[in-house]
Amino acid sequence: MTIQGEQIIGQAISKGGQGTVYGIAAATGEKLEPAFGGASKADLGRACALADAAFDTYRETSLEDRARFLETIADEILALGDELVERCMAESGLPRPRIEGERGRTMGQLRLFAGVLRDGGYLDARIDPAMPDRQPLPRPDLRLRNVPVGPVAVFGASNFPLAFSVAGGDTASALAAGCPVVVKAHSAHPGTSELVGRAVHAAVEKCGMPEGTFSLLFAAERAIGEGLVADHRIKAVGFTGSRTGGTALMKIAANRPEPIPVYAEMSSINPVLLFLGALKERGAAIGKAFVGSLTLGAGQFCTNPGLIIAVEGEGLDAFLRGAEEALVAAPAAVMLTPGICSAYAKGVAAVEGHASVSVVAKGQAGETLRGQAALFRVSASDFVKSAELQDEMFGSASIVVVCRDAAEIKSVVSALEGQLTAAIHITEGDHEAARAVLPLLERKAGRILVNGFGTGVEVAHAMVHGGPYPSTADGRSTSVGSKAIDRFLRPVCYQDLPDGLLPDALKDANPLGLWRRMDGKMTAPKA
Ligand SMILES: NC(=O)C1=CN([C@@H]2O[C@H](COP(=O)(O)OP(=O)(O)OC[C@H]3O[C@@H](n4cnc5c(N)ncnc54)[C@H](O)[C@@H]3O)[C@@H](O)[C@H]2O)C=CC1
Ligand SMILES: O=C(O)CCC(=O)C(=O)O
Repeated sequence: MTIQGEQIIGQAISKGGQGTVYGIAAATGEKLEPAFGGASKADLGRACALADAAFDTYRETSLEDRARFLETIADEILALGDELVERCMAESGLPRPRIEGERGRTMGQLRLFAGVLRDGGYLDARIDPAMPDRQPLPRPDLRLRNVPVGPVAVFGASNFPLAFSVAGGDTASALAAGCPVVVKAHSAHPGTSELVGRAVHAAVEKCGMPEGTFSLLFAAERAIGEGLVADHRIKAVGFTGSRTGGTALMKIAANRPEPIPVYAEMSSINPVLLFLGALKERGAAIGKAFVGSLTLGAGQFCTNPGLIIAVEGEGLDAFLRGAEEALVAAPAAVMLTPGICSAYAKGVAAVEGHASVSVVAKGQAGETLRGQAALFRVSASDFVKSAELQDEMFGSASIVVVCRDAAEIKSVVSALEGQLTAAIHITEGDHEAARAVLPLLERKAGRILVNGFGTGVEVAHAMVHGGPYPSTADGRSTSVGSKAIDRFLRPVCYQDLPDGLLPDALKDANPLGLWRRMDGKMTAPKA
């Protein structure tokens, strides 16, 4: 398959005529051919109209047909072969094993949602049978199932060109829910986006899904992304990116005549608390492992450990020595885009220039377009006075907050904004101290982990990749794992509908063979 620079609007694949977008080789800054045509407002309107027109047909496709559709997308992505891997490496600067791994994860996510559909539990079918003789009033027959919200807009992420982009977790969960998807490609990887978009398009055709189930737009101007969120036919938004971008889209969505939810994953610095027993037992080893997580993917993970919190003493000194030793050997790493690289350098310079901050160590300096790792330290009392030190430095940089005692640890955690993850490093002897901060961590983060770091999110049923603002726009949700489908569903209650008018999920005969909550009790389908 050759990259043509073309957008996909329903069945039509053609070049947009509103400006151009070029892919950029992350390592060199060179333009990559071809030019991608930007969408016009008319293109945007057509994609949204087709998505709206497709909605009622697409959402009524059977669970099995939608599951096969998702699996076909995964097969079509794999069939793109090395062309996808090479283009993605060039555009992102990420190495082959990472891109191949991310491709596997993307296919795995699509297959996970195929399983979710076959299971049917996401429909949350509930039946409270009528009680005509109840006193003082009879109860009507009440039945509930989840239905999809409508067409969904997805903004591809720069830092996960496959797993959080065109056919990434947002798209997979929305399509699984029964929502048509309009993707706004990230200009950091247009070639990758087109290839994956063509794979989804091929799957739409092979599986006989309605035109408008999927569209992919490139945008040479902000107005297209803004217009997508503002379009009345769009009913929810999935986004991964900056806090500025995410909150701008949240405002647009909230100011619509019909406001809609924006599921934006934005900034997080992922605090790591080091307890005394763990520091004493293995301070240097934790320091080394921390640098491994910090520098993974040039630090361009929203789960990157950007804040270490610990009580001063020999254990913390050992941690700092271990981290310093590993960090000074860390090579400068190619970053995703020139813009992200310069934003990182600016963020690091601001922290380095902060009056209360000192440098612990820096990684190796590199050529242009490469990020240099860095570790800073600050006292707890200065940290809580300096909200700006909580700004995400999107790259391999972190700050150690040095506390005098456990009470200061609590005051630092209390001062934190919402986070995707919080990690604690402990031994058995630290359990009591850890128990004392766990309720506070639950208030701050969507995932709490022990003796590890948050990078490398498992795609699973019990995963939460979300958290209170500003880590996400809505801390009641996750963008990774099977629960991500909930973002694109809403419950409908059917009162006193005759069996013939009920959806299959709620018919007396249970033709879908679902587990259902009958009068409050989970009930197995009859064999
Ligand atoms: N925490 C995280 O997960 C991530 C954070 N970032 C942060 O964001 C910075 C920029 O990276 P990007 O990926 O380009 O994020 P971004 O937020 O600038 O852009 C993400 C997407 O949203 C669109 N967008 C942004 N603002 C918009 C607006 N006002 N109206 C319409 N569309 C808009 C962009 O065109 C792009 O498609 C990074 O330097 C980093 O600081 C980036 C990626 C992930
Ligand atoms: O660590 C991961 O696997 C996911 C991280 C993520 O969602 C992000 O960096 O945007």
